Amino acid sequence: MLTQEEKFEGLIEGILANGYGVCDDFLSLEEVKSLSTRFETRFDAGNFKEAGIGKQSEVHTATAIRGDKILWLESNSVDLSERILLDKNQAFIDYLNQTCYLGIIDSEIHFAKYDIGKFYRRHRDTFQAQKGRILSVIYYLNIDWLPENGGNLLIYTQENNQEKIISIAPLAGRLVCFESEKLDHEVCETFKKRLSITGWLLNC
Ligand SMILES: O=C(O)CCC(=O)C(=O)O
Ligand SMILES: [Fe+2]
Repeated sequence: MLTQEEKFEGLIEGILANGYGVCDDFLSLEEVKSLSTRFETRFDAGNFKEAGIGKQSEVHTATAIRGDKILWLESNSVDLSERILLDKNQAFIDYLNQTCYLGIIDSEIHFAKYDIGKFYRRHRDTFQAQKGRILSVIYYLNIDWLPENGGNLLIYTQENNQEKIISIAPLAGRLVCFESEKLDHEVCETFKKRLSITGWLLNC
């Protein structure tokens, strides 16, 4: 079992070498279960809305591009399970700032639910004036996820001037982190309800 610091180091090594890092068991099964319960409670309360694309000021939904429903987290949430996530995310930010001098001053984080048949087409997270996003972080909450459930994250990288596609399953406890400005990515159509928490680490 890796220490938290070793997990951070592994993620950073991946980012420096390839632009992205993957860490399994970043969240424990207990943490995943607690967050999923909280997620479903808030979803059932009708708090989620269709995700949009574009600037904050002119967000419009675009189901041909993305089909997830989202709920932004409050950074000062006092809910115990939300705090687990927020505090771990903050510990990663502190480590990144101390070791890589990234100057991250804030983050924005939302729950995301993809129902069966939903996807998010190829995109970049800094499209259309999304200022200050340095790193994208995605925490997955899908227990017993199978290859036939689809819903993989595809990351498009370059190797020897050729496009290379990395396919990552949204497994419970896994954290994926990548440079928001540099990497195109997409969420493949999912054949089972897919839960995740997506965040952006901001330098302004
Ligand atoms: O859930 C994922 O795997 C990626 C989500 C994503 O790309 C986004 O919300 O911008
Ligand atoms: Fe994205």
